[in-house]
Amino acid sequence: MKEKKTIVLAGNPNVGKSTIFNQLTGRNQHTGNWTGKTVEISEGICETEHGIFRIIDLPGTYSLYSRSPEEEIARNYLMGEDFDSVMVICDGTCLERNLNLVFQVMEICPSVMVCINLMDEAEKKGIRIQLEKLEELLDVPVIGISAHSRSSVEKCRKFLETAGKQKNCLIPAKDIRTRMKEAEAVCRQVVSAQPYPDQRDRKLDRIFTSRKTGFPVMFLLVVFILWMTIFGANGFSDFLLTVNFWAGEKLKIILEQMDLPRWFCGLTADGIFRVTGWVVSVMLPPMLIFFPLFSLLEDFGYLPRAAYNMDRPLECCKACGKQALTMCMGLGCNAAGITGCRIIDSPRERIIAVLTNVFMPCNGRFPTILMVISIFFTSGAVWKSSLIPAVCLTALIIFAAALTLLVSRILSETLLKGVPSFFVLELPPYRKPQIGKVILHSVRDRVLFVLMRAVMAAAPAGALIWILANVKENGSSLLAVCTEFFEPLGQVMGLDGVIFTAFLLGFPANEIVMPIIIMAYLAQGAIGNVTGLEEIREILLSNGWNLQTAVSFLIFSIAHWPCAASAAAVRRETGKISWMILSCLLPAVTGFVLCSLINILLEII
Ligand SMILES: Nc1nc2c(ncn2[C@@H]2O[C@H](COP(=O)(O)OP(=O)(O)OP(=O)(O)O)[C@@H](O)[C@H]2O)c(=O)[nH]1
Ligand SMILES: [Mg+2]
Repeated sequence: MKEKKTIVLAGNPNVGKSTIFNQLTGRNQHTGNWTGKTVEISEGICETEHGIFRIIDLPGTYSLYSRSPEEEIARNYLMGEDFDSVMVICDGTCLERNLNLVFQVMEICPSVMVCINLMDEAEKKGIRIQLEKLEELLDVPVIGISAHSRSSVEKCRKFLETAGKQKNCLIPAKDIRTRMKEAEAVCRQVVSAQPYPDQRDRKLDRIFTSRKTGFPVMFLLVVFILWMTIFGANGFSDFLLTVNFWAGEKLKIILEQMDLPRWFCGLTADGIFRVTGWVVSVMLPPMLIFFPLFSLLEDFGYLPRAAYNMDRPLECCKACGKQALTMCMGLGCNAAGITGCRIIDSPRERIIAVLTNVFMPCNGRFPTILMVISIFFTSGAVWKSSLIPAVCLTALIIFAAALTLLVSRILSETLLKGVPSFFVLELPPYRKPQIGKVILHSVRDRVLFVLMRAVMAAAPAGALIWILANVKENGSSLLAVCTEFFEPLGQVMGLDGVIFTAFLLGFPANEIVMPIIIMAYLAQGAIGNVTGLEEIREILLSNGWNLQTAVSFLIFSIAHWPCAASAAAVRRETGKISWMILSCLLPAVTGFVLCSLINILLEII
C-alpha cells in the first residue's frame, strides 16, 4: 500500500515553484519570468514508486508577514491548512534572501524540506553551494535541482519520499533582523563564491529600460509581434472561413435530407455551426501566433521591464506601477488581467487596476479589430498590407493604454483618492526561453483555453442570434426591431443600430460581435456566403461604413463594457456588485463620449 501525503510548495516569487509543480504533477500551471504569476492555489497529484503525493502550488511570498492578497493566500494556507510537509523552493542564485522564508516556515511547520532550484543559473554565475553542509546547518533535507532538466525531476520525485520522515524541525520564533543575520551566517559557510554582476543583463537593461530607448524599443517590439500576427493570420483565416462555409453548406444538406424540420436545420447549420465556425476561423490563426510570441517575451523576462518603463506615467496618474503587468495580462484576457491585480498590495490601487483593465483590448476583440483595420487601413504590397495594420493596431493599443491612464487618474482624483504606494518590482534575470515548451504550453493552455471559452459562448449565442434574425413580427425580425430601436443612439456615435446591438449581444463574448453585424446586414439569419475579407469589406461598405464608422467602431471596441467573464471577475475580486456596475459604466460612458465627440467634430469639418 502506497503512502499518501500532502506536500506544499512554498517559496519566494519567481523561483520556479510552478515549473516544479508542473513537472511533478503533469499539470499546466502558468509559468513566466516575472514575480507574481501565481495568485491562486493549485493542486495536483504526483505518484512515485512508494507514495502518492498531493502537491499544492502556492503563490510566491517573500515573507510570512507580507500583506498583499496573494502572499496572504500563501501565509493563510501554511498557517491554517492540514498538510504533511512543506517543500520550500529557493533560488540558488540568491540563497541568502530565500533562507529568510525557510526560517520563517520552520518556525511554524514541523516538517520542512528545502529544494534549491535554478542551480544551472547559479553555476553559470559562478556560485557554488555546498548542499550537504547546508543540510547539516539547517537540519532539514536539502536537494539542489534545475527544474528544466529531466534528471532533476526524477531527483525531486525521490526527494518527495523523504517527506515527514525527518525529526520535528520546529525552531523558536525570532525577529526578522536576527533571522537575516542567521541567513547571512549560513550563506557565508555554504556559498563558496559570490556572484559576479551579470554584464549581459546590464547591457540589455540599458536598452530595454533606459529613458531614451525604453519606449521606442517597446513600440518596435509590439509592432513586430502584431506584424507577425497579421502577416501569418490573414491567409489562414480566409482559408478557415472558406472551409467553414463549405462545411456549413454540407451540414445543412445532410440535415435537410434527414427530413428534419426546416427551422431545426437553419438553427443548427446557419446559427450554431456557422457562428461557432466563424469564431474559430477568425480567432485561431492570430492567437496561434500572438500568444506564443507574447509568452516568449514573458519567459525572456521582458514584461517587468515594460512595467518598469510604465512606472513613471502610472505614478503621474497616482496608480501603481505594477498595474502595467496587469494591463499586459489584459491583452491576453481581461478576466485573467483582473484576477492578476492581486499582485497590487494597496486596495485603492488594486481597485483602480481592476476597474480599468477592460480598456486593454483582449484576444476576444483582437480578431474583429484586426479585421476592421485590415479592411479600412490597408493598401499595397503584402508586407505593407500587414505592416500598416500592425502600426495602426499598435497605435490603438497605445490609445487604450492612454485611456487606462486617464481614467485611472480621474478615479484617483475622485472616487479613489490617495497617494501612490511604495512598491518594489523585481527585475528578474533575462532567461533564454525554452522555445519548444513555451510554444507548446501557450498553444495548449492559452490558445485552446481562450478558444474553448469563446466556442462555449459562440454556440448558444449563434442559436440566439439565429432566433432573433429569423423570428418575425409584423414582417420584420426581432433583430431588425432591436437594431431599429438603437439606430438613433448608434447614429449619435457615428455607428448604426446594427453595430450597437451587436456590441450589446456580444456581452457573453466579444468574438461574436462581427458575425452578428454580418447576419443583421445580410438580413438572412445566416452569415451566408462570407468566405473572406473581401466579402466582409463589400458587405460593410454597402451598408454605409466609411472611414469614420471604422474609427468609431475601433474606439467603441476599446471602450464599451466588459464581457460576462470579466464582469464576473470584477465582482469576485472586489466583492461588490457596485464596483462591477461601475466597471461596466466607466468604459461604456467613455466610449459613448469619445465616439460622439469624434462624430460631431467630423460633421463640423
Ligand atoms: N534556467 C532555469 N529557469 C528556470 C528554472 N526553474 C524555473 N525556471 C524559469 O523561471 C521562471 C519562473 O518560473 P515559475 O515556475 O513561474 O516561478 P514561480 O516560483 O511559480 O513564480 P510565482 O508564481 O510568481 O511565485 C520561468 O520562466 C521558468 O521557465 C530552472 O531550474 N532553470
Ligand atoms: Mg507560480
